[in-house]
Amino acid sequence: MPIVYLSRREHFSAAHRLHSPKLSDAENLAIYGKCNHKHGHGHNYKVEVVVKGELDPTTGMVLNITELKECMKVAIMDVMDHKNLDMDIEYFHDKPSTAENIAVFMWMSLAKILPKGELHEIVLHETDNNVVIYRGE
Ligand SMILES: Nc1nc2c(c(=O)[nH]1)N=C([C@H](O)[C@H](O)COP(=O)(O)OP(=O)(O)OP(=O)(O)O)CN2
Ligand SMILES: [Zn+2]
Repeated sequence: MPIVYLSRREHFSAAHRLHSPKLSDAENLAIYGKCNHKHGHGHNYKVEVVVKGELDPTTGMVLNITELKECMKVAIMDVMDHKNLDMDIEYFHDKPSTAENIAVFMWMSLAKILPKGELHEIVLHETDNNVVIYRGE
């Protein structure tokens, strides 16, 4: 059967502050600069999830996009949209909410609930200019 890549995009808004508990306040400021400001800041994130799988000859689908949408709702939207990533998500209590760490968190959350196909790639746009790609490696 042909192997096809299926992708869906979602947008969400969230607040965060870049801060590592492993570093001193001075080191945090030196590394993260304005992104370490105590009041934090927000982003309108865009996330693209790519699933790889065999094309089912009967359904003509790798995975029903409706199911992918529901998985992204449960693993990403319900957890992150209009949230403070550092305070509201336990995963970020001990690590900085960089786009890299957010993409890894999304991967772990999605991989647990995807019904079909295999997670291939997560592309997270933190801003129009700042983009992270994670392939589970
Ligand atoms: N490796 C990383 N570096 C930085 C991250 C990150 O997640 N990973 N994040 C930030 C800040 O949170 C934020 O994204 C920086 O925003 P800013 O510099 O304002 O980004 P813009 O694209 O809006 O800025 P332009 O100057 O207009 O490109 C910092 N570093
Ligand atoms: Zn930021």
